[in-house]
Amino acid sequence: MSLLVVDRLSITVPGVSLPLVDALSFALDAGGSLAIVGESGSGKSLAMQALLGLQAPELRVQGSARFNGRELVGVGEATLNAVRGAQIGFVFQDASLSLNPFLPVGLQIAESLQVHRGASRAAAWQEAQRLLDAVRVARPGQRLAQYPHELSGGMRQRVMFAAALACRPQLLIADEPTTALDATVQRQLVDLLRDLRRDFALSLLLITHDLGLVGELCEQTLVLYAGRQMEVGASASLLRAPQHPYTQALLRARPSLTDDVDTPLPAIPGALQRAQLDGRRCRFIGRCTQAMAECDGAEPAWRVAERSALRCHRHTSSGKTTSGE
Ligand SMILES: Nc1ncnc2c1ncn2[C@@H]1O[C@H](COP(=O)(O)OP(=O)(O)OP(=O)(O)O)[C@@H](O)[C@H]1O
Repeated sequence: MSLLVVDRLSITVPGVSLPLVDALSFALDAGGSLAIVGESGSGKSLAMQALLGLQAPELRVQGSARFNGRELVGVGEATLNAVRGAQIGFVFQDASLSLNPFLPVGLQIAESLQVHRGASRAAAWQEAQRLLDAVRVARPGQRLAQYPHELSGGMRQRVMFAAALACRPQLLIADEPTTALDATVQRQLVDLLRDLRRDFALSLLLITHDLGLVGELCEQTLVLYAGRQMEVGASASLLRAPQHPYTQALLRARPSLTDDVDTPLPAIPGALQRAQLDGRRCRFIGRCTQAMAECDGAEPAWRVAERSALRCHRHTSSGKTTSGE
């Protein structure tokens, strides 16, 4: 059964015709996991913020996102507050921006238990200690009273996980949860996240530009380019045999573990031209090594093909058009 159904979610700046996120659609089953990948600026974070009603106030959000059948788009703060933090937990890239520097971390974990579950201060404090233990923070009893600046970056991120999971949410949204950390700590957090999914029976929506994480943590992957979904499929298949030229380019641009530290990070050649987002051609046309004449005539329709669903003229004959875009 679908836990989250996102249908034509679009985010625009009033007065600007090109949406920042353009008709994003996907479904996530209870217990399932989906990674949203794409280059910087593709709209990954904006889309997740909009699901939680946390987008900047000047942005306009349209479409639908139903969580357990309950609409999240265009609803009031009371509805969002009942879901956010309680049924959907979230962790962002930089814990130092999310944690309050003036409050001990124990209070920050306990807070949502008091607000959402009506737990007493003492019970919430005890549960906070159990949660810190669950996210493998050593000496959790002592850590509770510490302030964020007294903890390492990796430890702060674990505190964020503990706070996000306090109310036993069904869904965790994690936006680049390991990006700001060094490789060893990243590895530990990826292992932790995998174990937390199992132990807390979590569905996971992971935003990342790190394709290495995708295969490890998510069964499904959605590829976003300039606000538009280009390909969706099983992660294993997408990583092994990507169909869309953009997914292929993303995979080629993956840094290798054997690269020397001085090797410049690989990138997809070319840059997005805003003029190519007019809906009359494929958005990836200016950077695609496989572009054909048709690609300049119309934006490809969303098609369900053999290995994945995608938006590419090269695959127009191999699948069937769907309205699921
Ligand atoms: N309030 C805003 N007003 C106008 N444009 C915005 C606003 N917020 C974000 N954008 C633009 O929307 C686009 C998508 O931003 P978003 O942060 O979702 O990208 P992203 O894919 O998460 O990239 P990154 O990995 O760098 O965070 C960017 O071009 C960004 O500049």
